[in-house]
Amino acid sequence: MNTSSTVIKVSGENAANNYDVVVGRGLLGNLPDILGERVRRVLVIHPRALRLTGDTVRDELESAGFTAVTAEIPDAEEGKHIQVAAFCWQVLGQNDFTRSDAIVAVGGGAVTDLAGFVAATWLRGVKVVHMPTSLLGMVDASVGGKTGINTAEGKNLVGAFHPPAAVLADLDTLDTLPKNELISGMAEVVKCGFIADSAILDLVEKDPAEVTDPRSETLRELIERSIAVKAKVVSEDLKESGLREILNYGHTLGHAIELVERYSWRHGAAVSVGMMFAAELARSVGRLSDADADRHRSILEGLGLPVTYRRDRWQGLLDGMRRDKKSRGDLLRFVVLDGIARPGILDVPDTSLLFAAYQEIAS
Ligand SMILES: NC(=O)c1ccc[n+]([C@@H]2O[C@H](COP(=O)([O-])OP(=O)(O)OC[C@H]3O[C@@H](n4cnc5c(N)ncnc54)[C@H](O)[C@@H]3O)[C@@H](O)[C@H]2O)c1
Ligand SMILES: O=C(O)C(=O)C[C@@H](O)[C@H](O)[C@H](O)COP(=O)(O)O
Ligand SMILES: [Zn+2]
Repeated sequence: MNTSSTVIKVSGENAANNYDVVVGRGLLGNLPDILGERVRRVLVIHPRALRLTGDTVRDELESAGFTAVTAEIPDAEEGKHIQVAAFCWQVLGQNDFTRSDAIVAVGGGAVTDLAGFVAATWLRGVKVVHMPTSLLGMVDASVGGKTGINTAEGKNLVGAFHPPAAVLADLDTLDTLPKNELISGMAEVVKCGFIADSAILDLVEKDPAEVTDPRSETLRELIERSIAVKAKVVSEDLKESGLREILNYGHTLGHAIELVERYSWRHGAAVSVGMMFAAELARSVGRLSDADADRHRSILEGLGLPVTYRRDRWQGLLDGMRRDKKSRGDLLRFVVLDGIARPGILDVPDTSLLFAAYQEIAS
C-alpha cells in the first residue's frame, strides 16, 4: 500500500461487513488483495470519461490472474437508469458471474450508485469495490452503502443498502476532474462541515481557491474529514433509522431541483441551493441564528456554488419534495440546524412555511 495512504474505517452491521476507505495515490495495486482469492471474475463498470482508467484496472486485474471484463455505461445521471442496470446484468450473465465474483466501480457517484445497485441485485448480492474518481464520489457516494437509480418520478427512488468491500479513493484521479465537478463535490464537503465538523467550514472560508486545487494538502484534509464524518454516521446507523438522516441536509429541496431540471443539474449544485433553503427554513422558525444562516450564503457563494433557484417552479418542487424518503405519510420532514454541527429534524405539516422560506432564496 502506498505509504502516504490514510485509512478510515467503517463498521458494518457485523464485523464481517467492516470495510476500509483508503485515501492516497497510486492505489490501483491494492485491488487484487482487496478482492481476495475466492474472486475469479471481475466486472469493471465505468463511464466513457473514465474508459482509460477502466481499461487499466481491467488489464491490471488480468495480469494478477483474474478474468476481468468492462462495462461502459452512459455518463452522469444517464447512467442511473434501470436500462443501464439491465445491461450490466446481461454482461454478468453472459460471462457466468457467480456469487463469489465481484464488481469494481470506477467513476463518480453516479457510477458507484449504479454499480452498487447492480452488485446488490445480481444473484441477490455480490461483492463491490468502489474506486471513486470525483470529489463527490470520494467524500460521499462511495461510502455508506446507499445504492440506487433514478426514475421519472424522482431521485434514487429505487435502490438498496449494499456496503462496499472497500473504497479506494486515488487522489491522482482528481487531476482530470473538471473544475465545475470539483466545485459540485465541495457542496457535500461543506454539508459535512455544517452538520458535524466546523473545522471544514473554517478551512473553506480561509482560502476557497486553495480548497478547489486538486493537488492541495488542504483539499486532502477536507476529503479525509468529510469521509470521517460520513463513516462515523453510517457506522452507527447504516439503514437510516434516524441519525443517518443528517447526511441528507439540503437534499429534500436539492433532489426536487434535480427532478424539475430533469437531472441536468449537478447534484452538488442542487444540494447547495437545498442547504440555503434549509437554513432559511430553520431561521424562519427561530432554530438557526442569522449569523449561521448567513454563513451558508457566504461559504457557498465563495465556492462558486448556486444559492438561488427559479421562483416559478414552486409547485414542481413541492411535488418532488413530497416523494422525499424522509417523508412519513403527508408529513414533510427536513434536516435543519439548531447551530453549526447541531443538526435536527423539523416536521412541516403546513407548506405555507415552506413557501415563505423559499421566497428568501428564489430568484
Ligand atoms: N450513495 C450515496 O450515498 C450518494 C452520496 C452522494 C451523491 N450520490 C449520487 O452521486 C451522484 C453525483 O456524483 P458525482 O458528482 O460524482 O457525479 P458523476 O458520477 O455524474 O460524475 C460527474 C462527472 O464527472 C465525470 N468524472 C468523474 N470523475 C472524473 C475524473 N476523474 N476525470 C474526468 N471526469 C470525471 C463523470 O464522467 C461525470 O461527467 C448523484 O447521482 C448523487 O445522487 C450518492
Ligand atoms: O448517505 C446518505 O445517507 C446521504 O444522505 C448522502 C447524500 O449526500 C446522498 O446524496 C444520498 O444519495 C441521498 O440519499 P437519499 O436517500 O435521499 O437518496
Ligand atoms: Zn448528496
